[in-house]
Amino acid sequence: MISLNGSVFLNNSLTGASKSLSHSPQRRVQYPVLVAAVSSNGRSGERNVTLLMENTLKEMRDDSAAAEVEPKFAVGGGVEDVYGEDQATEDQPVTPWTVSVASGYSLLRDPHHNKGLAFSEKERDAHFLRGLLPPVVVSHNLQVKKMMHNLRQYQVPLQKYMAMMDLQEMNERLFYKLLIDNVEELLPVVYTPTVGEACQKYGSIFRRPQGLFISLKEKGRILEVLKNWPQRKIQVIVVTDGERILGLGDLGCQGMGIPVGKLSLYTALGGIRPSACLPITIDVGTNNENLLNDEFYIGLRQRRATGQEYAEFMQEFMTAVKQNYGEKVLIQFEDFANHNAFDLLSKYGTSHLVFNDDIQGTASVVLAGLISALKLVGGNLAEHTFLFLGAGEAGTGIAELIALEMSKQTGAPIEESRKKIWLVDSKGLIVSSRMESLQHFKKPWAHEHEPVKELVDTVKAIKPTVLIGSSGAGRTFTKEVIEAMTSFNEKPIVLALSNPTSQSECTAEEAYKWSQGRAIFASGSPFWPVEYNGKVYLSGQANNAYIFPGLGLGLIISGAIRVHDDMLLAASEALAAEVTQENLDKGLIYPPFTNIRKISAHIAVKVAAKAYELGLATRLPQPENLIAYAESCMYSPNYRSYR
Ligand SMILES: NC(=O)C1=CN([C@@H]2O[C@H](COP(=O)(O)OP(=O)(O)OC[C@H]3O[C@@H](n4cnc5c(N)ncnc54)[C@H](OP(=O)(O)O)[C@@H]3O)[C@@H](O)[C@H]2O)C=CC1
Ligand SMILES: CC(=O)C(=O)O
Ligand SMILES: [Mg+2]
Repeated sequence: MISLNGSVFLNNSLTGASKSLSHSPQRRVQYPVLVAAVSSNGRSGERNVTLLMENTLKEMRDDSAAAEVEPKFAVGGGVEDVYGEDQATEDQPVTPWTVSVASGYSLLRDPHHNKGLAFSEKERDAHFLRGLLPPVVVSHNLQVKKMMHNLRQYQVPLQKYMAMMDLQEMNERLFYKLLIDNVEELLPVVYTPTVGEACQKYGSIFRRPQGLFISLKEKGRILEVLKNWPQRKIQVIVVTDGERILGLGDLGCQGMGIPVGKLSLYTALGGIRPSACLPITIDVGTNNENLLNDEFYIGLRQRRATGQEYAEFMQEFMTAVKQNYGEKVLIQFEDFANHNAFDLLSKYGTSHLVFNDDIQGTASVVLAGLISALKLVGGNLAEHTFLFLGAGEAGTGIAELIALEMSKQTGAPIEESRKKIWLVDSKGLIVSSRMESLQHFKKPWAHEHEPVKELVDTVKAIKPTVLIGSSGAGRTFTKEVIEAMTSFNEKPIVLALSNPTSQSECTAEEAYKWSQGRAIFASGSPFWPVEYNGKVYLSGQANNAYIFPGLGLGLIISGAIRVHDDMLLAASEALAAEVTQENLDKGLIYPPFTNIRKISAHIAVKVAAKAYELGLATRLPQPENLIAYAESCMYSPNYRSYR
């Protein structure tokens, strides 16, 4: 290869005008000039070019052999026809060379390197940008200010979302600087609640594909599909099959908004390099009739594959991921329906570095919130009684981690700790008389009690100190429910975890109003501060976004090969430790997101330390100063200077 003006030209025996291959001394077959340029950092283009070169060489050999029989073509490059396309006949295959040079026009359209108006005068000269930009040179900060100004003009959240996605596709570092510098304001745009609406309307708003779509059409070829992704060094994959998107149900292929959103938080909140993140949607069909009948739907138009067909497809996917990216790529399962989620986690938890965000990440964030909340209400976990509305991934995941922590604190067997925790599903309180018909993940929670159907009656019967909504069913914490909680608790702890906002079990305003300002409240999607009786109440966001970026960073920096429950507990403790007295005084059981990068680094340190302690870390020796190491590994969105 030779480098010229920032371009790299493949220069081997194939380059040079009308290079000929002479496999046979008798016959000579002329081939077009093959010159391919790739961007100077050798990113996506290089592998593709190499592959194309290999394929072309193979074709040449095949053609050459064919030419022994009958020379079909005699192609030579025309004037400046470096690819030999001018003279190619219709039945003659040509290679669709892509030329991408990290300079000039292409540089402006490469989101990883583009700086827009922030290119310096020197860079404009060195990279052939003169005339392609207006003359002004602006700072990164001014670009952020302008983008925020523009975003604030949009009244409709979905418009903000689309503007953010466009920016991500146009100038990645500006996107991340914007998100990091304005995290409280922009999190609800790129994440819940707006991402929910974006997924619902994904078919209509779809402009450019993000991430990898792996559908049943690719069965048997998943490894090949993974190789089409331009980046080789992937550290985190967030994968969904779109069957349980937030509390919005089956959105099929349109669930892609979720892995894309989660991974943008991995970068912005956890400092994982964007090029190391890969969003994937597995499309095995959808059972959503509206989507199946929607002419703009972008996924497979068939009902979901299930059973063996589904399992085999996932097996091929998991095997291909490990084969392509190695043992240490983190796979986060996201928004799978519970009939697959638990099985996938237990099946791959022992062979891959996997975790389920809805089961485990949510558990960790809620436990952290409870550790903080108990500082306000007093008592330890074992002295409290917990009631969940919703006994699926989030509900049973959280319940199990609480029980685990309770047992660690008291030394009691986990079966004993579980007895302090009650769950309600769509059929009512989970009790032992229902055991036979319960899904396996509910069985540990089937305690002795008479059946109770209504939530309000359950609250009155169980008298919980903590009420947690994880049902995906909005408006289920009614006035009567909150009033019942308030009748026997001085400070009822109420967590409405369901997303997006439309599915929240109650609003912050309702929680404070119906409890006469006594509730300690947090929710999965954010609520504005509430004024009640002349006092302003701030509620925290009980969302796994506090955990997965730091957890992922900790796993990566330690080179962990498996996720262990003790890492989730460590993450909870680390997050709870970030809640200040000042936060608690305001009723906040989570720290503000403004400090999230520092918080993620601290979570990462505790997770990494646990990985070393458990013998699951492979990055040896252990760095002496883990916090300094974690921080040094974190991606910064600052522009780089181009030589
Ligand atoms: N804040 C956060 O960080 C997170 C929030 N979530 C949210 O939690 C919600 C649930 O997610 P997940 O646990 O994965 O979903 P699942 O489908 O696994 O579980 C839902 C559970 O809620 C029960 N349920 C549904 N409707 C009602 C109702 N009207 N009354 C009583 N119970 C009901 C279901 O009952 P049955 O089993 O009988 O069908 C099931 O047990 C979603 O809205 C999701 O967005 C999830 C993860 C993280
Ligand atoms: C936050 C999240 O993961 C969910 O609602 O599914
Ligand atoms: Mg989720």
